[in-house]
Amino acid sequence: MLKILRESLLNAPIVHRGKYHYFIHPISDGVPRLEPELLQEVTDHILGMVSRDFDKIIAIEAMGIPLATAISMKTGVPFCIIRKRPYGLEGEIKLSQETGYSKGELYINDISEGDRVLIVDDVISTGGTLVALMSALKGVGATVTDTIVVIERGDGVSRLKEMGIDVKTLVRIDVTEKGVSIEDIHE
Ligand SMILES: O=P(O)(O)OC[C@H]1O[C@H](OP(=O)(O)OP(=O)(O)O)[C@H](O)[C@@H]1O
Ligand SMILES: Nc1nc2[nH]cnc2c(=O)[nH]1
Repeated sequence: MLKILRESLLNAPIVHRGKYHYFIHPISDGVPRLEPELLQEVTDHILGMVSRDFDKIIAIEAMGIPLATAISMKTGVPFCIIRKRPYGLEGEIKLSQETGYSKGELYINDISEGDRVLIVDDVISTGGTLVALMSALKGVGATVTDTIVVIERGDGVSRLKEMGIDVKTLVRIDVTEKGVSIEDIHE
């Protein structure tokens, strides 16, 4: 169904970051407010799409966090946040994140060999974030049971598919200066 997700995306405002048409949405920005019914709808749908054999949930700061929190509460599985600042803990892994409009560093803590992790995020655009994350997790020896992203735009999903990385998404959108259109939505 994803009725609320569909409606809210079609009404999402657009701002221009350079040439990049950036849509603003509660799931991807926490702006406008994120109504619990939307979070419920999206996380219930995610749980219907993934296998349950994960023992950690991984969220990328910032907007992966509400999704991971809701999934953690529903499943009782803990979640780790990949942060944008270092902690300097033993074993901390640093990786660089490049998206369609920003560059930065990401830091992984408390993921170790043998962990079975569910990766959840709000948006995939170029796929740059997930490409970096996947190689870092492989390096640690963690197993990714599913990678699920709510909103897909751009060629990131097909780029990762070519690399043998399967990313599941709930909705594929197109963004122009006129606004958001829905290309495909998971039923
Ligand atoms: O597919 P990509 O081109 O890598 O873009 C996707 C990334 O962009 C956003 O992160 P960002 O850090 O920009 O925003 P956030 O802190 O609001 O999550 C989003 O949360 C994804 O992590
Ligand atoms: N909210 C939001 N997050 C993004 N992450 C990558 N592209 C976008 C975008 O257009 N909007």
